[in-house]
Amino acid sequence: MAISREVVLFELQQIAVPGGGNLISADLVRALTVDGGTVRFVIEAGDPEIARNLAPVEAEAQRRLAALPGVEKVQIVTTAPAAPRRAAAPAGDVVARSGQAGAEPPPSLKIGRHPTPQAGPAPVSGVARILAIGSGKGGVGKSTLTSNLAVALARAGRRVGLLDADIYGPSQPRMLGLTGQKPTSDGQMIEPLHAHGVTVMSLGLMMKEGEALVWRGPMLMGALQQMLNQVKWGELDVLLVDLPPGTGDVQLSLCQKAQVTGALIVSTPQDVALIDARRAIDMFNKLKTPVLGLVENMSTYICPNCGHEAHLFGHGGVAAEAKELGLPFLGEIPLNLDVRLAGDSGTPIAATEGPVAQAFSRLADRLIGGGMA
Ligand SMILES: Nc1ncnc2c1ncn2[C@@H]1O[C@H](COP(=O)(O)OP(=O)(O)OP(=O)(O)O)[C@@H](O)[C@H]1O
Repeated sequence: MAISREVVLFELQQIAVPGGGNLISADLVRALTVDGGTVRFVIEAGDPEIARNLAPVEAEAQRRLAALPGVEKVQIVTTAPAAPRRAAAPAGDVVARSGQAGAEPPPSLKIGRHPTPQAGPAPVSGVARILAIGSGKGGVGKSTLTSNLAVALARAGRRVGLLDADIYGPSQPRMLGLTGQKPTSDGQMIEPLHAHGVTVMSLGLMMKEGEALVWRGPMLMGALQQMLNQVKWGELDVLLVDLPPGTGDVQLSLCQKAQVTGALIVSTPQDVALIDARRAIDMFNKLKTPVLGLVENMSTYICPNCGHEAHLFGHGGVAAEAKELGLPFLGEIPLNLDVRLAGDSGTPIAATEGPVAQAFSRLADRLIGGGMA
């Protein structure tokens, strides 16, 4: 028998917290979801020291909930802003074009807020599929792959959106030639940007510099929710979400708030990157988000001068790993200087002609053929 939310709340009310009261009366629990036998929530502390003091509370909640009949898994994250919480929530600027208010007050367009309560992962209006692009390790080319795949899918005739949720290093505006452009708003909804046939929104475009560093679980969750539901995505066949590297709050928030069709994992063939990729796969499994397949980036290197083929980071490691894990291997993208130069110039190489553009086009066809995009 599945556990009910009420039983979980009752149990959390039995857990005393330092300073008096219990987890619920002290208003420390955020984003509680009860999904079958899985209970997930965030304990939000006012600052890192309080968070440290809450460690025994988290452990007790874990123990008590795990002991309840019907509970199979308990996932608790304790978070705190890096600096003491400020009086006003951090907010990014949206350029309001008209800003007129109707009878209903407009939704807040300040990005970064506490999440709106939601029963479970929800679809995004008009969006047929959401694909999360993840990696265990930074710098393996996840953002490069996302922008190029988006362009390749658009060239193949799909209606594609790209949400840059890599808040710690948002690079999509640069890679897609949108640097300096600001999304606009009609006072109700945010108008996304467009580049190379792709509808684009970046959390980075909405934040003041350095803001991401003080955001933790609930604020990120709220911001991501806004990016999904307060942006005019229009009708899309697929929305690609460029995640930060690793296994953190953004991944957790996305999979809890949105009905994610599945995740693609990007890795280089190196052992060390693969170990991290395994962690990312494990996280998506825990979040019940299907891993649709693995992509090898920075695969073969062909010397532009002599044509010699070299394997700087090894070769075939990701295909072998996919086989071992029983996951599809979706394709490989060569290491090629032009990929970086194209990304730096704002025109992804997938928007051009040549062997690398063809590699992205093959990857796009594979996803479309498999019903993933
Ligand atoms: N196939 C490739 N060939 C050559 N350069 C590449 C390739 N893929 C990515 N790069 C370059 O590697 C660097 C890192 O790529 P990128 O920013 O896409 O990685 P990432 O995994 O998104 O990193 P992070 O998550 O840390 O931001 C960039 O300079 C990019 O241009």
